[in-house]
Amino acid sequence: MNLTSFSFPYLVAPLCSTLSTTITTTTRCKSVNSIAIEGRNLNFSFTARQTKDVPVLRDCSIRIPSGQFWMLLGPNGCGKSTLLKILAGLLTPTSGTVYVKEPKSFVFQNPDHQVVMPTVDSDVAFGLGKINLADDEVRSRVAQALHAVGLSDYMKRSVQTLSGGQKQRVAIAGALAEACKVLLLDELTTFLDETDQVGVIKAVRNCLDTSEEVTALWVTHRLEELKYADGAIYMEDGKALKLKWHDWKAAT
Ligand SMILES: Nc1ncnc2c1ncn2[C@@H]1O[C@H](COP(=O)(O)OP(=O)(O)OP(=O)(O)O)[C@@H](O)[C@H]1O
Repeated sequence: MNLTSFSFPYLVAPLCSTLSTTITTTTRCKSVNSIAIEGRNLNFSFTARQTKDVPVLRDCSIRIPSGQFWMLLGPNGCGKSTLLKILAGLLTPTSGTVYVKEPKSFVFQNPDHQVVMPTVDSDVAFGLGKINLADDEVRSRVAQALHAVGLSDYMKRSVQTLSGGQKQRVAIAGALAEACKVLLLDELTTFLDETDQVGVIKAVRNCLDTSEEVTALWVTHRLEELKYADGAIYMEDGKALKLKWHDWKAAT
């Protein structure tokens, strides 16, 4: 199976209908009016000096509607992180085309790699330094972004005192403050305890529920996280597969 000709409601609809009993948000399954992320026929190999090239993506195609929260799942080593890095522009595909709405932001797995400034508000404001904004506008953006990720009360906290999940949420707030349209999130819950895992994924869900503008793609191994998503892509051996919801259990 390949996704080059798939229509996205095919994947969205089964998830929304099947999971409707566990969905608590009110704005799920927003109308689909544009595409935020698209990769077409992507191929990618890591080149190794002494050994043969390692092919990772093989004619991989995905398409994600604007304003939705999608998950990318699949076995270890199938190419999820590589695909995410290509979408982020951190790696260049050997062939194929990529479209991702701008601005976009990549959030890394390790929470300690996310934060660079001493306090929460200064870290969220950090990326705004490159834009010429009035102080009031900076304060307002930082406050709104921290509100979206549920950290309004942490504005003056030292980042050293935050949990891993709180650091991830600060990183997401930084992206939101920069009016980021696409969040590319690479296994954010891997190093987190259960409370932090739920805190981060709910923060992302809340960001999308409160803004029509933001689209998120979340790489994960955790099937239980699917209940927060509007749609999902399953990868295997460098390809994105087209699955109906009832095929998921067999595949994952
Ligand atoms: N820098 C690299 N050099 C060579 N091979 C690499 C490199 N990075 C990743 N790979 C290989 O590419 C393949 C895909 O890796 P990738 O990290 O994209 O998979 P993944 O699906 O995200 O895996 P996981 O779920 O374990 O994080 C793996 O076989 C991996 O060993």
